[in-house]
Amino acid sequence: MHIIGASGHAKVIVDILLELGVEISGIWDENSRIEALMGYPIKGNFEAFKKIQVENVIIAIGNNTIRKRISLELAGNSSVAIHPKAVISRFSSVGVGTVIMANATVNVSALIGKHSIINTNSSVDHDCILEDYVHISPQAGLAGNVFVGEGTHIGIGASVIQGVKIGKWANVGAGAVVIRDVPDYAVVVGNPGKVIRYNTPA
Ligand SMILES: CC(=O)SCCNC(=O)CCNC(=O)[C@H](O)C(C)(C)COP(=O)(O)OP(=O)(O)OC[C@H]1O[C@@H](n2cnc3c(N)ncnc32)[C@H](O)[C@@H]1OP(=O)(O)O
Repeated sequence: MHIIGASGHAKVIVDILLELGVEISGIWDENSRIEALMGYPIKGNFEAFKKIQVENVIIAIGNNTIRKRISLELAGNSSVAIHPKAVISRFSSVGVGTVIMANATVNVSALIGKHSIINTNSSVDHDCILEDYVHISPQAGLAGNVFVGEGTHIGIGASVIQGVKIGKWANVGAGAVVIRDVPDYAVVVGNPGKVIRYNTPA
């Protein structure tokens, strides 16, 4: 497996892959000052990566916008990485390129899009729909039937009650409690969650 990105997030993904017994074939990063990650030498930047033929790759970049951009430029097959201690319902679906960390739960009939991050100890309950490039941070909880639009980041420890629709490229702040729908690009914090500003569309 090849990994794009050599950040802390990439370390978590290397750890998952090693738990799964997957061989790490190469790690690639734009920052030429990073020489190695967890003992694996960095093989080059993204342009160098695009010149080689690879079967399987995971984009290990936490920033949702950058992860999307790189995924659209990739020719190889993007793989899924799911920690063996995550609980994933057989009646759910997980899109290509998505990573799911330890102790996360994805419950029945949940649909997770492509290139998303379901982080440590987070919970995505029944019938949730998550579009592509979403990040559900550690300890965040989505109740049943929540919709999360493309590129949205749900912050660490946030809670979203059942049936809420969160728009695209929004941010739900750490520890927020979301009880009403959230518009596209909104940044929501607090309990109850309130919009404090809007992100600029990319
Ligand atoms: C494994 C991992 O590490 S995964 C990564 C997990 N990381 C996260 O979950 C980070 C989530 N990010 C946040 O909570 C951020 O604070 C954001 C995105 C909500 C806002 O970030 P910014 O736009 O930079 O806001 P900024 O720091 O300027 O704060 C703006 C105001 O909102 C308040 N605020 C910011 N975040 C929060 C929050 N989570 N809850 C309550 N209030 C908040 C600030 O106190 C500030 O208030 P003030 O204007 O009265 O002083």
